[in-house]
Amino acid sequence: MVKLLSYKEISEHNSQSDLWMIIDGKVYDCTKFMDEHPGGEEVLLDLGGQDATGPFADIGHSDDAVKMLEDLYVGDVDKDSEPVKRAEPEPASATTGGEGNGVLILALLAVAAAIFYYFMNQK
Ligand code: HEM
Repeated sequence: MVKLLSYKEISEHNSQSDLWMIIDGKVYDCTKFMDEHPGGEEVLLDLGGQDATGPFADIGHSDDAVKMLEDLYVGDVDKDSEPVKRAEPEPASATTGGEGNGVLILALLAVAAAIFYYFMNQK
C-alpha cells in the first residue's frame, strides 16, 4: 500500500542529514543522493522538505534523472493534509533601515563639521 505523508511531516526532513522533497505529488528521500547530484547539493538543500516539481522540470532533467527518482521514492503526498507555510522573507523596509541610519549619521557629521569650521574661522 502507498504510504501517505503529510506536508508537515515532509517539511521536517529539510537538513543535510535528512532531506526529502516532493516532485509531482511523490515524496523522495534525497539524503544519500545529495553527494552524487550533478547539479550540486546546494540546490537540493534549498528545496528540502518542499515541493520541487517546478525547479526539477525547469532544468529539463533527462530520462535517466527521472529514472533515478524510483530508488529514492518514500511515499505520496497526503494532499488533504494542512499545507505548511514557509517563513516570509523580511519586508524590504526592515532591511533598508540600517542603510537609512547610515545616511542620517553622515548628514549629522557633515553639519557638525560645517559648524566646527564656521567657528574656527571666526576672528
Ligand atoms: C531527487 C531529485 C533529482 C534528481 C534525481 C536529479 C538528477 C540529476 C541528474 C542525473 C542530472 C544530470 C543531467 C541529467 O541527466 O538531466 C542533474 C542535473 C542538474 N540538476 Fe538535478 N536532480 C534532482 C533534483 C534537482 C532539483 C530539485 C534541482 C533544482 C533546481 C536540480 C538542479 C539540477 C541542475 C542545475 C543540473 C545541471 C547540472 C549541470 O549540467 O551543470 N536537480 N540532476
